Amino acid sequence: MHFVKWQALGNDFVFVNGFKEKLEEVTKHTKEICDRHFGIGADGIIFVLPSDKADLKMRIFNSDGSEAEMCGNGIRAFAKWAHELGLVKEKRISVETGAGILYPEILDNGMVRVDMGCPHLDAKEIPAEGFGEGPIINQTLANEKNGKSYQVTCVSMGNPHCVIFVDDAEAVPVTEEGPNLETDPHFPKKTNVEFVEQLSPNHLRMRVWERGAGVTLACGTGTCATVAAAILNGRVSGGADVTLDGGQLHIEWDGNPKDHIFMTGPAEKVFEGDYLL
Ligand SMILES: N[C@H](CCC[C@H](N)C(=O)O)C(=O)O
Repeated sequence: MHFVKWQALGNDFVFVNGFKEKLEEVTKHTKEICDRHFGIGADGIIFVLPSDKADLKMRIFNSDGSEAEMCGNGIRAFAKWAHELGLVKEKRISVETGAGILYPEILDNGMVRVDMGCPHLDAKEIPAEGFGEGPIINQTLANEKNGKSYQVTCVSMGNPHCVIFVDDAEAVPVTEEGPNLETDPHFPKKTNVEFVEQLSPNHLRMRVWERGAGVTLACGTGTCATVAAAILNGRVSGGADVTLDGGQLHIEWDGNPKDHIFMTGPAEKVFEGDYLL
């Protein structure tokens, strides 16, 4: 299988051209392909595929083999690779994803600005149970596994996010708290988990435990969910810069759930090769 390795703020993916490789053949081996010792090593696999609704279709599989609805870091690399392959000519393209049709645009400075669509806030859309109807903003979640309670704000960007504001992000034991919350029964489809410290009025620090991938250096959808949660909690207005382990993303949102969130950040190709299936 020919592949190209891309990374976006250290969130790294094996990209596969779905016009040339059989998706089912590849996804059977997702875990071993993503293994950082026995395989190529990545947070997941992303396929470029034909679409009858948009220029192209993106499908993303986490390193544990589970398929996710969307990947914010991945769609930035997706746009650059699709352009490089000559599959698209325009700098702004439409991509069919599990979060709907989204629009990444390659900027002159090599960054990519993505129209990420609207955040989804209703409990049913996360999906999240046990919080009642409507949005989940700064509500208490009692985690049965560790007996701890958290103040959570939940946002879906097509995929579920549980955002928790903390006084000191560096002090959070993410590898302990993350998996407990990822698999908490309040989230029937599990959830990504973001721990967020506010550094200044429009600057946040976020660390993430990703559903199906564990600790990653950055999460694009999680960063959008983080800023949406900060705005919904009156901590931020208009958008913010977010510092992740792997670098910085810029997010814009006016706080109206009917309006789209925009994310701007980098994506770089690392190497390409052939993997023996
Ligand atoms: N682990 C995520 C998918 C990858 C999202 C993340 N890498 C991003 O950049 O948005 C999930 O299962 O919802």
